[in-house]
Amino acid sequence: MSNPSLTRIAQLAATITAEVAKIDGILAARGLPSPSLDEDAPPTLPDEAADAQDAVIDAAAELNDLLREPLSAIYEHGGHNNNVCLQTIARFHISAMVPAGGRVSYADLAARTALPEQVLRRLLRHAMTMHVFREPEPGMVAHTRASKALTDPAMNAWLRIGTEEMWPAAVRMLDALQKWPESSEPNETGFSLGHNTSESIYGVIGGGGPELAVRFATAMAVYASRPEYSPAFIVDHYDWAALGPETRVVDVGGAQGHVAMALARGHANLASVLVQDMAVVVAGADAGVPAALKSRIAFMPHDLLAPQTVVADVYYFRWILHNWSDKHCVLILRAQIPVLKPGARIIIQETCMPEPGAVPRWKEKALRMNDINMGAVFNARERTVGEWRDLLAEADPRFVLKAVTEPKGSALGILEVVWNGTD
Ligand SMILES: C[S@@+](CC[C@H](N)C(=O)[O-])C[C@H]1O[C@@H](n2cnc3c(N)ncnc32)[C@H](O)[C@@H]1O
Repeated sequence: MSNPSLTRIAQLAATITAEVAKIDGILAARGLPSPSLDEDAPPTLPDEAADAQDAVIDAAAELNDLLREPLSAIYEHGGHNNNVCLQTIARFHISAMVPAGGRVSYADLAARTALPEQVLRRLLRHAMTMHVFREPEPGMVAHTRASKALTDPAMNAWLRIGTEEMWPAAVRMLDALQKWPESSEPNETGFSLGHNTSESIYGVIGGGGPELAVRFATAMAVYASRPEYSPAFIVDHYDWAALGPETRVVDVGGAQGHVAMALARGHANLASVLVQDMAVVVAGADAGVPAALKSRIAFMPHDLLAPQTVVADVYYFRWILHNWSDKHCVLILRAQIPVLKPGARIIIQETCMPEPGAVPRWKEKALRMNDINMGAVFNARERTVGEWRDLLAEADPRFVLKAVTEPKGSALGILEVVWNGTD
């Protein structure tokens, strides 16, 4: 409870002091280190600290805005050149060039990237203002926690998709909206203009060869590795056991099976989890399935807009429909109908957009960033529970939204839809 006799900035400072003390207490009780930017620091706080973390981040962000001139705050929030540095780091995989626990000179990095040393130095020094790399002595580059994370090729692929594929789409989103007002098409987007193509992003990935497809699938797996997108939420917060023995699941748009594997590992009653995705994505995905799961995980090239051909008990759509406009979501849902048995489940795991101010502001901002990203790249959007309900009703009134679960800590809600049709 904030003290009304204090000024707003003093209230915020008091919140920060009190909530930081809670975080320190939780960490001390568990024998965990205090957060640090050091390259070997653990990246996340325990779940128990989540409420205090929310309070501190929101208070610190408001304090930052209050203590800045409005134009300087807007300029920083715009941050349009932050991505140049991040793109450079990702394209050349500069993190992998910096030794763990060591340092490397700007001159060395310039030689290995073939970029002019003075330009590279400026780009990396700008990244350092975001705590990506540090300069422990003049002319030398060393890791921070963030740059070290990017040494993982998967993390670098994630940053590369963000800066090479998504960023140009954002830059041209408004132009696309003016060129194609009201369009529902995935190839009339900021992405199409930004990449000078008449294809959708998936058309580009499908035709772009295995390197781009794998990079995209890898980036998706990295998203899933962030705590709030953990596959554990669908493993633990949906009652799979209630579906009975020998349950067959189709993971529609399941990429290279990272969630399917977690499901099969977590629930022995799932007799099979069939991963459907674009041919270029599922090609060779078998190789990533551990021997113990091989008999229960399979992959199949399938266009999710084409009629479903596999009879199953559950059709699981994780993070698929937010990539499509309402028009296409309706087509995708209707494409499942030919094989649906009465009582079959459609499980949709997607963001349920909050009303403004309903969740901590930094989390709301992350969700709204995703929403705009969906608009720029796909002409799609994130939806509230009411919008999900309307979408299902538009696709077919026999899709009955039975339950919505929003596990604490998860960025994605779980919508259980039951097919109320007859044989
Ligand atoms: C945002 S990713 C989600 C992947 C995975 N379900 C997850 O939660 O991490 C969307 C997936 O849809 C797949 N996809 C896009 N268009 C498709 C199509 N026409 N047919 C089949 N899969 C498609 C992509 O290849 C990608 O794997």
